[in-house]
Amino acid sequence: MKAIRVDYSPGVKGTVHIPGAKNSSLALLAAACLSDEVVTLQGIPNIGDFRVICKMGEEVGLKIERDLLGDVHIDPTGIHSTTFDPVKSSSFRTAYYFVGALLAKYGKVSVGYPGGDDFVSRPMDQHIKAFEMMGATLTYHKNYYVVEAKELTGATIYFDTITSGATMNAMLAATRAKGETVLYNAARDPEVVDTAMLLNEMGAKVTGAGTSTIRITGVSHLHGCTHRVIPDRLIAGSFLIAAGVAGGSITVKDVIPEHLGSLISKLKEVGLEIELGDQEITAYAGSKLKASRVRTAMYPGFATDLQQSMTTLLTQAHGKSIIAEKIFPKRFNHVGQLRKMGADIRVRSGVAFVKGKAHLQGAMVHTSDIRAGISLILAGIVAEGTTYITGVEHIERGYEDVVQAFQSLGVSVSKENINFGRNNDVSNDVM
Ligand SMILES: CC(=O)N[C@H]1[C@@H](OP(=O)(O)OP(=O)(O)OC[C@H]2O[C@@H](n3ccc(=O)[nH]c3=O)[C@H](O)[C@@H]2O)O[C@H](CO)[C@@H](O)[C@@H]1O
Ligand SMILES: C=C(OP(=O)(O)O)C(=O)O
Repeated sequence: MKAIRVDYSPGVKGTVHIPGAKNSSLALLAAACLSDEVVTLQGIPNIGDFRVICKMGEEVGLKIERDLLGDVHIDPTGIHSTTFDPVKSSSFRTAYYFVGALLAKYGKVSVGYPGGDDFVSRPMDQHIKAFEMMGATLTYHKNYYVVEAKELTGATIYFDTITSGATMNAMLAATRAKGETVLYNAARDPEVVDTAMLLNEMGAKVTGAGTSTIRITGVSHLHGCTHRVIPDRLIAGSFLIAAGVAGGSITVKDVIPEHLGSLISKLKEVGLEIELGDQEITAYAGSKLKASRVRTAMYPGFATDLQQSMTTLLTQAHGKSIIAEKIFPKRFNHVGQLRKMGADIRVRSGVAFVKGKAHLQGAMVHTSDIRAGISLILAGIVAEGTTYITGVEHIERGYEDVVQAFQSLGVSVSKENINFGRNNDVSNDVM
């Protein structure tokens, strides 16, 4: 079984170059299919989700090729089918963006139900509402659903809740729909803005992205372009938090500091020193971490995707911290594992109560999602002894080479094949 091994190695120092954002890339790859010509995307990370999209695309005539410079060329002109393999399309979250992107052009898309990280409840009712308001009908089968529309027409859509996924999906569907679409209560995430920018570079007419009202006037033709994906604010954020957990300093380079405003302010409250550059941020650990209150919210609030690493940080703060998870109230997969390592955390009704400072001890732990996995690596750095984290494939959905990145900061970390003995003792081979 694949595992990440982390040995006690506090005191990190170094620089990490931040790759393109996973959550933007997944939308941009689908958005490129709206074009009638080849689109080039720069900075797309070589993560698990990208590799699945390439395989899924290949089966329907969508050509996705990475050149020697790392640029990804998407050629949608050969698409001969819009029936995606349900197994592949269910192995990650955002296959539904291919519905938004292909519906107006092809009139029918069949795809597996959304997979991705499991937080118990991740509804897609707002996606469905948007498609239906634009004139689509949906039919549900055991392992896949089909969305059909003879003609997609613009609509005025009030989202019942702020959702980045449904905002982007509705934007994609509206781009080639007939007439004007207005999205109210839209998400303001940088990934929404990035997607709107690509669409406009392809010839779409989208205004207001980054605010809560987005207007899209449908067009009938879109052309090729070259676009660079924004940096991954969530990867950058977890490395800044790592400096606080492990002690020392970490610089994240090639970032957009404004995208990390709420985290930066929280890290300062907790006692870290933060230095801002033009496209870089350095976090220095303070002498003592202070307990804090965190409440996750949609952008520009504190990101739910940084809650897990923040939980690890707060196990190392002195006093009682409170973390309220407002976006996915059951997103606490990491807590049971941190408790195994000695953390004192109780969860009640979407709120984690963290008592610090905990003396963490290495353990055999498991991650079932990307961000929980990172929070466990951080815990492993300051835990006495050795920590093994299984469920590596979940981390690899969102990180290109997490082991190398932490090694470059001086962390003792490696990827190993581990085998359990009869008495649960572990033997291992470095991979
Ligand atoms: C691939 C991707 O970009 N994933 C991110 C995206 O997920 P995802 O796009 O799935 O998350 P959303 O922004 O849609 O979810 C925000 C909130 O809206 C709710 N909701 C969402 C859709 C819907 O149809 N109905 C509904 O009620 C959700 O339950 C949640 O409470 O944003 C999340 C919130 O920032 C992040 O944690 C994920 O990393
Ligand atoms: C939840 C996440 O991913 P996904 O939405 O792709 O499951 C994430 O990136 O933290």
